[in-house]
Amino acid sequence: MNAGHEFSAVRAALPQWVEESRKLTSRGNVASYIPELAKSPASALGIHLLNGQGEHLTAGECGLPFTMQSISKVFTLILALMDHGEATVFSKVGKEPTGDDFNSMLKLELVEPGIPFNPLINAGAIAVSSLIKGDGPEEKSARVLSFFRELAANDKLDYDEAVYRSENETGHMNRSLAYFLKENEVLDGCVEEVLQVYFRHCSIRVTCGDLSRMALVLAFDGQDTLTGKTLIPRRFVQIAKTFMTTCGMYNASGEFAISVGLPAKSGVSGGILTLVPGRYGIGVIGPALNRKGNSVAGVDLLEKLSGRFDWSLF
Ligand SMILES: NC(=O)CC[C@H](N)C(=O)O
Repeated sequence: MNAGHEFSAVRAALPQWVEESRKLTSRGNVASYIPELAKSPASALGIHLLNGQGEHLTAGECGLPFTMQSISKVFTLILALMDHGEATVFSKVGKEPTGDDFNSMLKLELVEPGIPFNPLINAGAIAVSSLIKGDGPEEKSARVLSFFRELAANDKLDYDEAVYRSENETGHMNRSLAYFLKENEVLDGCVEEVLQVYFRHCSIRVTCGDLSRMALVLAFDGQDTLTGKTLIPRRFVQIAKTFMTTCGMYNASGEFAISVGLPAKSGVSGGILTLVPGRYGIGVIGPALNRKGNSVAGVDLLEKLSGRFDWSLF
């Protein structure tokens, strides 16, 4: 199918598929371990798909704002790589999937040296947050926010203060991971300051449109095709997409690779950022999560799209 035909076919199919997938939201639950996230609308489902010419398709509640949560980890990894290069980053964090829950401590104690398995689990992303350059947590967070604004081409991106506070007050598991990393000399500096940077980037508020624009940069190897600017070196996009494929959907990444076959990253807010290389950036929101912590309806919708239009990379 040529690109124009496919775009029209996606346009024609999307509204009905969103309504079909939405039915699955009753089988999931919104995250409540960050109390503020429990207020998310459980039956929402929205999608925004953007191509390299800037044409977009939307369906469902695509304008719903939500926090990036774990999706942000892809881009803080990229910023840390741009700040320090591969050798330094991969001295603090590994390259392998865990098969465990995203906030698990288990493997930190089982391996030598006790560095986190990969940058997309919480322990790994906290280690990455400690690598962001800047004079103190405010400056580091400001650098992250301005990088995200540039990628999303949206100067208005900002924090959801209520979600930030909610996670900061209740993030005991992340605190224990961070202190463990400090003990293992993976984290430099003050643990509370590193956590501030981590909780801040998780709380950046976006819509599906913002995610699709950020994903489009990855789909085109670091180029913003709409401005002609190179925003990320190709090598770092390659690293990010590899982690998204092997670890991006937590311990359901293998299943997702089989059923959808695209690099993707999900967050506990119910967002999913994914891309079809050289073609589309895609943002999805569906706050009701399955048992592995991924948007139950969002995954179903992506399965429909990838299956019908043969998007799997494999
Ligand atoms: N899976 C997620 O989206 C986790 C991010 C969340 N901020 C946490 O640390 O628990």
